[in-house]
Amino acid sequence: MTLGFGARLSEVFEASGRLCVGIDPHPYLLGEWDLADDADGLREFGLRVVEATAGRAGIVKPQVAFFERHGSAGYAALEQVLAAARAAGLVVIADVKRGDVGTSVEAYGQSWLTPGSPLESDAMTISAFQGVGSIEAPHRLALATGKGLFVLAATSNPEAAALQRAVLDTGPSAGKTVAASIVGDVHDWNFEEASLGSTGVVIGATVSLGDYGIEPRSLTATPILAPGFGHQGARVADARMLFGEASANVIVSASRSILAAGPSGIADAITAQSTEIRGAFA
Ligand SMILES: O=C(O)c1cc(=O)[nH]c(=O)n1[C@@H]1O[C@H](COP(=O)(O)O)[C@@H](O)[C@H]1O
Repeated sequence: MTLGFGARLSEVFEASGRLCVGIDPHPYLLGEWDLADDADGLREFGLRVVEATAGRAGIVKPQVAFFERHGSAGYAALEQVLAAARAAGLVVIADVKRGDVGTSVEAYGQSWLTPGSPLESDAMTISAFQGVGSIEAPHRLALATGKGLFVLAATSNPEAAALQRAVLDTGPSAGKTVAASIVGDVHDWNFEEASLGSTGVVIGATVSLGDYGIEPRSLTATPILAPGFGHQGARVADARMLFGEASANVIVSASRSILAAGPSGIADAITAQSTEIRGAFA
């Protein structure tokens, strides 16, 4: 039987910790790394981050937008980075933030989650702002293939608050915020799995759960991808307080604050960040 994504994630937490190293090849970082802002530069950058992460952390999250800037050559580079990361045994979360309805979103799911597909990853970020029911097809595919989804719920960017804290006035989640209703629907999916669920949510470490009406106990079966640490201001030391009884499920995601260490310093930066996280979650 295929191991569910949540069960695999629990094993990775145990063996390698909860740090997720973001692979975000910003043009300015490529310059600092002495690499060109072209497909070859991105490939080299991604492969070096994978090499530095293997053995020091368990999860990477390539930001697909930077690869997409270079069209098909960028995608070819991304395919190599994804394959190298998976071959190194890392959990790969493709940060694609896709979302649509029906057969369109089903095709997005197939692109990133089908075993053997060129862009195969272990999980993808996805938007359910067209309704959580709209992502049912990728959800079914993920469960069947041992893959995962991370559904945007309370994102780290400040301009999202007005929309994601808005209160629903219709449907079974009436009275809840948009973010809390997504968290609740995902919880219902995960509750049916024996282990940690395979559908995660994205909750920025820059937000306060209470402001979004999200109860930590509604997250106890759900992996939480938490970006916002480092460059966006959230502190690892505060993470346990932020997520309360759901802390055990938190993936601490950081990109620029680690990548800024450059090619010669990144391995030490990953080790230092992992050590800080282990201390903060002990
Ligand atoms: O889904 C994400 O990873 C994500 C969600 C969110 O709410 N906020 C957020 O910053 N992200 C991503 O996380 C990464 C954050 O990068 P740093 O701020 O450099 O650590 C970027 O790739 C963002 O696109």
